[in-house]
Amino acid sequence: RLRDPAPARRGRQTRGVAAPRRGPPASAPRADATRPRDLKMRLVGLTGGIASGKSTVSGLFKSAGVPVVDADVVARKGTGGWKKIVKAFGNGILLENGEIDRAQLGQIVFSDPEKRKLLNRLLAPHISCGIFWEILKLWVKGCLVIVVDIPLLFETKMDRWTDPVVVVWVDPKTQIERLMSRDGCGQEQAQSRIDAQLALDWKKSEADIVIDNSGSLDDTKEQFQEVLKQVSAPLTWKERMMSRDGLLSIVVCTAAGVLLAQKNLL
Ligand SMILES: CC(C)(COP(=O)(O)OP(=O)(O)OC[C@H]1O[C@@H](n2cnc3c(N)ncnc32)[C@H](O)[C@@H]1O)[C@@H](O)C(=O)NCCC(=O)NCCS
Ligand SMILES: Nc1ncnc2c1ncn2[C@@H]1O[C@H](COP(=O)(O)OP(=O)(O)OP(=O)(O)O)[C@@H](O)[C@H]1O
Repeated sequence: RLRDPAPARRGRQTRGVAAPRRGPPASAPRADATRPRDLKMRLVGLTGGIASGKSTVSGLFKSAGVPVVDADVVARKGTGGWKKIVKAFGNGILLENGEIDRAQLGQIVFSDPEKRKLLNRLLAPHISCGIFWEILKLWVKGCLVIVVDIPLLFETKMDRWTDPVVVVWVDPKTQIERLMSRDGCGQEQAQSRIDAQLALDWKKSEADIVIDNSGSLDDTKEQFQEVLKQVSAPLTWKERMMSRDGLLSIVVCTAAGVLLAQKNLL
């Protein structure tokens, strides 16, 4: 494990439901959670362990009309992250179409901790920068609730920028079974991939909201409806201020205040 489990920092969550930190949740999921006229901005961190079901849950957010920013934007063909990978791992890491051969790169970095550290080092600035730009684009559009899907949210310490943090948890047995079945790998290989991350139980203890994806998809969808209510709940003033329209209001009010003050002084 990269880090020993620490005492719960957040520790307020229950299964599928966030702790009520900002008053009661909205009475029903709001399909208009991403419409600009609501004047708000909330960055929801979505994370979990390998094969715990993040993509499944991020798909549910997308279906509900909530924009999702994916950490994978950094390794697309031609980006700075892509160039660094090619420089460090050679042209042999590319597919015919010029994209990174992720299966091959995965094989390399998950079997060699030093190579994984190298990849992390190379990509860290691109990940935060890439995500920042994606968020900025959505912010300019006036999006209110944005989900950032970052597998290594805690490892990269980006959890400090997101609130709430949603952890998709799965029990260890189901996790390894799903991983082996999805990636067609053996138990040892699957376990080494799991061990390359912080323990999922620790992430769970740090979460604001936990989705237990150990059961059926229907069970997960049911929990998701609760989560959608939570993340669409009315925003705090701080969140409102951070929205595009909130900041615009501050700028306009400040400018008006300065003009009035100047007028009074003259
Ligand atoms: C290692 C790569 C090639 C594997 O690609 P692949 O398509 O097979 O898997 P995918 O990207 O869906 O990742 C699967 C899972 O592996 C885990 N994982 C990915 N990168 C890492 C890493 N550097 N260290 C530990 N675990 C990782 C995550 O849980 C992720 O959800 C790919 O994940 C990659 O380029 N990773 C580097 C970028 C990165 O660190 N991404 C996550 C950042 S937040
Ligand atoms: N509730 C569920 N029941 C059965 N299978 C599931 C369930 N949730 C996810 N799966 C399957 O488990 C596998 C892992 O799920 P998913 O790809 O969503 O996880 P992930 O956390 O995004 O994985 P990774 O971190 O490796 O990208 C997939 O094959 C998916 O179809």
